[in-house]
Order: sequence, then C-alpha cells, then structure tokens
Amino acid sequence: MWASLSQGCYWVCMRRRSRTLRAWLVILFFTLHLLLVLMVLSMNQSPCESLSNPDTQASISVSIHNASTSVSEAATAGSDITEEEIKGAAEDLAKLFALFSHPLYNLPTPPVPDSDWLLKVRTKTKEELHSTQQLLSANENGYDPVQWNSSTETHPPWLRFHLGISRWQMYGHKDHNLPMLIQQLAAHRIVSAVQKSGGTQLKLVMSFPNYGQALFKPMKQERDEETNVNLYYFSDFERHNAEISAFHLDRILGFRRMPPVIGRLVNVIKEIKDITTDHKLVTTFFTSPAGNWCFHGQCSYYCSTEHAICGRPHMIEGSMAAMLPDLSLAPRRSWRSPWRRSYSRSKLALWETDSNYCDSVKTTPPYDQGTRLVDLIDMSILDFLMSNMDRHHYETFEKFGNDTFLIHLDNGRAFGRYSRDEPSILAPLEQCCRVRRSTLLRLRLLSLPPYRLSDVMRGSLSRDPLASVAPLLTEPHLSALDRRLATVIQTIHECLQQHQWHSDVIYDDITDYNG
Ligand SMILES: Nc1ncnc2c1ncn2[C@@H]1O[C@H](COP(=O)(O)OP(=O)(O)OP(=O)(O)O)[C@@H](O)[C@H]1O
Ligand SMILES: [Mn+2]
Repeated sequence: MWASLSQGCYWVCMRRRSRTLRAWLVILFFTLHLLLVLMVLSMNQSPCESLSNPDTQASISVSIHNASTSVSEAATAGSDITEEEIKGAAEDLAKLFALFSHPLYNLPTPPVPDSDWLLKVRTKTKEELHSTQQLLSANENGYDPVQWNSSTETHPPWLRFHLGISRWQMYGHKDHNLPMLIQQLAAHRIVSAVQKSGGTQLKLVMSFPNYGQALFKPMKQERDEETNVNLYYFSDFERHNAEISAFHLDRILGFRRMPPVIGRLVNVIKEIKDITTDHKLVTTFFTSPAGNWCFHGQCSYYCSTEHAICGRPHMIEGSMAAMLPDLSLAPRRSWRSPWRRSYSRSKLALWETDSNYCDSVKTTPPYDQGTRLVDLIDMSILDFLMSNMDRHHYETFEKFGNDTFLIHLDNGRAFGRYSRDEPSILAPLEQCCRVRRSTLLRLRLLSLPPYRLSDVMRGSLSRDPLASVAPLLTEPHLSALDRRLATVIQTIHECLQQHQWHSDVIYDDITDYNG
C-alpha cells in the first residue's frame, strides 16, 4: 500500500512538474515568436515609418500583452496550446502588420480641408465654461470633473475620435487615438447604463467617468451556433461577436466606415442593475433557475423572460461600440437601401425579379453622381463576406450632403452562417458591374497567401479583449471569408469579360497608383 501511495505521489509530482515545464516552454516559445515578429516588422519598416506609426506600435504592445496573458493563463490552466498554434498566432499578426504597411493602405492623401471635418472645436467663453463645469461637477454622480479645453492634448479619446471623423472616413489609417479609445472602451469604469430606444433588440448606452459613451449589445448566442436554417433573416438573433468582427473586417478592407467596436465582460449586477437610472430596466432583472443573473429590458422583439440575457452567474459578454457624436451636434440621415429585402415571408423585392434594376438605380439621385453607387457596392461586398442580409438602411452625416462615406452601423446579424454563402447579397455588384479600383486591388491583396484574409482577420481579432475567453470567430467562419472573397473577385472578373471597356467596370479612384 505504501509502495502504491508513494508511486502515486511520484506520478502526480512528475505530471505536475512536466506540466509546469510545459507551461514555461509555451511561454518561452511564445516570447521567441513575438521577438521574431518584431524583427520582421523592424525589417519591413523604415525607422522613419515605425516612428511615425504609433498606432501600430501601441497595437503591437497591446497584442503582446493580451496574447501572452492568454497563453500563460491557458498554460497554467493546463490547456493544450501547441507550439504550432503559438507560431500561427505570431504569423497572423505579422501578416496583419504587413498588410497595414502595404502601399495600398498608405496612399498619399491630400490634407483634409476645414469643411471636411465633421466637428470643430469651438472655444467656449469663460462664462460658458464655468457654468458647464459647475453643472457637470455638481450634478453628475461618478463622473470626473471636466478637465479639457480647446487644446487637443486635454481631450479624452472619445472626443478625439469625434473630432477625427471626416467626409470620407470614420478614423484615419494611422489614427494614434484608436488604441487609447479601444483601451477605454475595454476597461473604463461604467458609471451609467440605460436602455437605448429605437431598433428592435435590446441594447444599452453605457457612460464612462470622462463622459465618453458606448453602445453595449449583450451576447445572445454562443459563437459557434449556426443560424437555424428555418429562421428568416429578419427574425435571426443579433450576435455580439458579429458586431466586433465586422469592425475588424471593415478596417481590414480599408474602408474605416464603422465606429470602433470591442468585446467586454460586463457585470450584470454591479455594472448595470446597481447603477442604472432606468427604472423600467431595473424591473426586468431576475435570477434564473440555474442561479444566474438575468434581465430582458423592454423592446419590440425578444424582450421577455424566455429571451432573457443571463450572466454566468453575473458576468456577461457583449460588444461595446464607440458612440457617434450626439445627433444634436452631428445629425445623420438614414437612407433606405435600394437593394433592401422585402422583410416578408412571401414577397420578393423588385431587385430580385428585375435584371435591369441597376439601370434605374444608376440614374436616380444620389446614385447617379459621385461615389454613392460604388460605396453601396463596397458595402454589399462587406456584407457578402460576412453574410449579412439585414442591411435595410444605411446612414450618412447630414453635414456632408451626398458626397460622403456610408456609415456601416448595425452588423449584429452578420456571421450567422458559415456552411453556405448567400449570393443575393452581392446583387448590387453583380447587377451594376461597378467597383472602386482601390477596393478591387485590396481584395486581390487579401487573396494572396502573405496577406490571406482569414489569417489577418484571425490576427486582428486575437487583439480583442474577449479573444482570451474564446476566438471571436470560429475557424469555419474564417475559411468562409476566403471562399467568399474568391467569389467576389470572380464576379468582378466576369463583369470585366462582359464589358468592352475596363473603365465601364472599374471606377478609378486612385489614378496615381501604379502598384
Ligand atoms: N455607435 C453608435 N453610435 C450612435 N448611435 C448608434 C450607434 N450604433 C447604432 N446607433 C443608432 O442606434 C439605433 C439602433 O441601432 P442598431 O441599428 O444597431 O440596433 P438594432 O436593434 O439592430 O436596430 P434595427 O432593429 O432597427 O436593425 C440606430 O438608429 C443607430 O442610428
Ligand atoms: Mn439590426
């Protein structure tokens, strides 16, 4: 008996020791691979470039921190992260940085004229400033006193984000503020949570001590759940990981037409129930039979006990989107998409039956001028890649009239299905046979192994705070991206074959680029 006990102890001790050894080896391998990535990066970038791109630098340090934390957590938990997986993660990140350093993402752009910024800082008079500060510090619970003035250095990240929105993009490719904004969305203390009205499904507006705000959409489905085949697109649940992944995809495609979205674990009690001033919301909290904290809020769909949002037991995942400037400062216009679906079980939309539908769209304002049509086609390419059938409307900033980018909001119904594609989402491209040259060139780049879309997406998503819980997109979703990308490129090639002139299909928005 003693012999078997001591033998048992020997094996347990040996296993423990080899586990610790393995954990150290994993961390060592990971560190070495990250060093390799940094070396590759420093070789790819001139010293001047690397200095001028603090966004990349900051993102690298954030990702190293995130990735090494999750790897060491996984290692201590005894999980089986293989050497190949660690190597793969470092390679994905290296591909992402190589993509963002490519000339196609760094095209020279003329300086933005004053009238092309969405907002301008107006210096308040001393009296105005004094009365606002008194009001803010006296009335608001949990908020910091306002410390900023007209000098940019004093502005919090959310304000810098608002001031960085221009006629053609939501933020710049080398926006130094982005990592700070993302960091605050991920970690800043939540001082208020109220339900956002409008829309069909539950979402909350969260406020931070520096007056920044975010739109929180809680997790409603497991990430690997495929949309039920018998559900219509308009009754599908929204997915928090789709909102997050859409932001990464939009950025990787070089559009930058979405406000930044990150994933966050939120405490249902401390960060919602205890601090909300929304009395209606409070009445919807309950504990489930399993002892988890749940709530359902009030909205026109799925806001009932049967569709409650539940923590485990109180922590819940969700997406946090940076809030756009208030409508009173920057009004937006909502446009009905010409390729909107019928939202009916029996009716078809006109574009589904009329093969010459685009001819009439092309001659109808605002699609008859400027970039509106090719921008709509960009949006349909984005939607096809992530299989989003729910793009009924899009918005623009009213200030910029018709010559401006389309805001890609509301992506919660994307990434619902990976086993099949939905060709009808590409109808605008297929029927109009028109595409921006910059978009086509970036799509081609993303189809090449050194910049493969699935790899750069995996790399980009690994930097999200929720990636340490589980990958934001499962592998079948990532492979679907590559498959769909090939379909988009093929569709454009077919268009080119059908048309006599290249310029009939390609809208050359980058005439100086000869890459
Ligand atoms: N980041 C944001 N900042 C400010 N407003 C936003 C943001 N995202 C969405 N909104 C606004 O909130 C409203 C609802 O958002 P969203 O469309 O994402 O929700 P939804 O419940 O899916 O709506 P619907 O059912 O109409 O599709 C929209 O009118 C949109 O203008
Ligand atoms: Mn929606």
